[in-house]
Amino acid sequence: MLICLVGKWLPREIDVKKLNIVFVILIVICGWLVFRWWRVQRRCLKHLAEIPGPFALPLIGNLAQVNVDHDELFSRIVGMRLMWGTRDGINKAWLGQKPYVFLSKACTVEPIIASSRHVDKSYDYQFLQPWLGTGLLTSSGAKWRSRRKILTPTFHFNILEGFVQVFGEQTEVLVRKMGAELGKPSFNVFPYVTLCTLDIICETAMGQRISAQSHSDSDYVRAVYDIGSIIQTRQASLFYQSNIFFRFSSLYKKHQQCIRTLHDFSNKVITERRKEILENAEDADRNEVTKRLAFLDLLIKVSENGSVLSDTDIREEVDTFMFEGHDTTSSAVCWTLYLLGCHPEFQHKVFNELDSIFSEGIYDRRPTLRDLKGMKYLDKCIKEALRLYPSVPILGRKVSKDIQIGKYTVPKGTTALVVLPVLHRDPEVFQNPEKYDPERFSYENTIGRHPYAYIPFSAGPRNCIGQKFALLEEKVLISGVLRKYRLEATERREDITTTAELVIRAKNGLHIRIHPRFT
Ligand code: HEM
Repeated sequence: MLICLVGKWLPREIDVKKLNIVFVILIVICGWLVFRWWRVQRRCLKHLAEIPGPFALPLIGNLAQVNVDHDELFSRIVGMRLMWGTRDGINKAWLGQKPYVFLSKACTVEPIIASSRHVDKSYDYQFLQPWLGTGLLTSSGAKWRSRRKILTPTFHFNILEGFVQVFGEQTEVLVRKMGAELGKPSFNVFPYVTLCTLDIICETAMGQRISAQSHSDSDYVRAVYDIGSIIQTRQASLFYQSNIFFRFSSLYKKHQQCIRTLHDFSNKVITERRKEILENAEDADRNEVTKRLAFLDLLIKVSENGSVLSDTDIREEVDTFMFEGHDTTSSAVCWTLYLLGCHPEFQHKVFNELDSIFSEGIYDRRPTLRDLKGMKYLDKCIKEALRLYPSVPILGRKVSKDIQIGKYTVPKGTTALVVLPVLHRDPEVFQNPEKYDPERFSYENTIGRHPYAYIPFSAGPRNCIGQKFALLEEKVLISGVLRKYRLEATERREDITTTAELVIRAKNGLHIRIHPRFT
């Protein structure tokens, strides 16, 4: 009928019979495509149905169960394994039409994280893109591969050695600032440490001092804080995830303002630094000796005047370091300080280690790389804190091809989430998993442990490029605090509500009391 009607309006010379044949062929092709799509869907659904998980409603899936506050959502994700099967280390849930699998055992995590095929990040990372563009953390495919190759040498140990001085300088400020809390019953350690790690990352990434510890109300510092909070809100709220709704919300205006402040700052620093390098081209060698290099300088160097990396590419990477390199370290430092405050027996062991390292010289001097290498017990305390409270609690990957995980097939298109706090508490690997016990990381106790049972810095091709930097920084900060103060936790662990935002946090802060070690 429709064909006849259309035919009436067509020029005479077009043959309606031929048109009919074309329409029939089109309908057959469409039907075949739909059938194929349906067959794939049916196969995917069949595979997904075998994976244990909560009952999902048609269309909305488990949306009603996950549309809750960050801390509640985190508890539910962690609790899912207990509710829906601890044995296999794999569970499933549906966010609307999108299937998610949660992986929480070394043998289920390895096939995804070790693979060079499933390296693309999941959908949730897109909210970082307005700020970070497609820098190392958020990029995929060929772009990620080429960037990773370019950036790896900038984290060489010799370069990190130059940053130890910055860590030491900023730790002195931190220790001085914390002194204001002496004699007080308790304080939240998070804001102090976060401003310190922000100072450190700004100076090491961009070569810029922002003195966040002294001027926490600067536009840039505020923008870093605000954008983090907006991104978290978007990740957790279905309403804000939609670009259309987000654009019409009041949050959007603030979001755009933050992005402008952050990008203006990085652009200005890059332009000025490039100009400086050009102007000093003749005595560049002399400059390198006298001026400490930042990651930015190294990126400008490898950029080959824009042919390898444009200014926008450089900004993406510098912003990525700013984002990935301060909150993560701050969280790790705070949890270690807090846990040592809960366990005076381990804290005293760290005191003894520090006393033996610094007794030869002035106790207040800045640590050298050699001193840091000698802090073996502190190293175990940090690792154990990262086991219980991994700074990045969830890793997301797009499954780009059907993959066999244990006895289950996870179909292409699923989002795989590795839940680190659950992985790190597997009782088959870590007996009495809730207990804070640094000895789990003694040489003898790590022999034979599955390499994917403990991965706070992720593992495989997309592991953390900054992990050596982070561990050195943590040691400088924690040893700096513990050389001056004795810590006492003023809250029990059982009373702390943990929440997973961009990093793992205590919902109401981590409260400790400090006492002078020497009077
Ligand atoms: C205790 C501190 C840190 C922890 C626990 C940590 C953890 C992680 C984890 C788990 C990933 C993988 C993320 C994912 O798969 O989604 C990652 C990636 C990354 N981290 Fe870190 N990180 C820390 C500090 C740092 C620092 C200080 C820097 C930079 C100076 C940094 C830069 C990066 C970058 C650029 C990536 C992306 C790597 C890629 O995809 O190739 N991180 N980090």
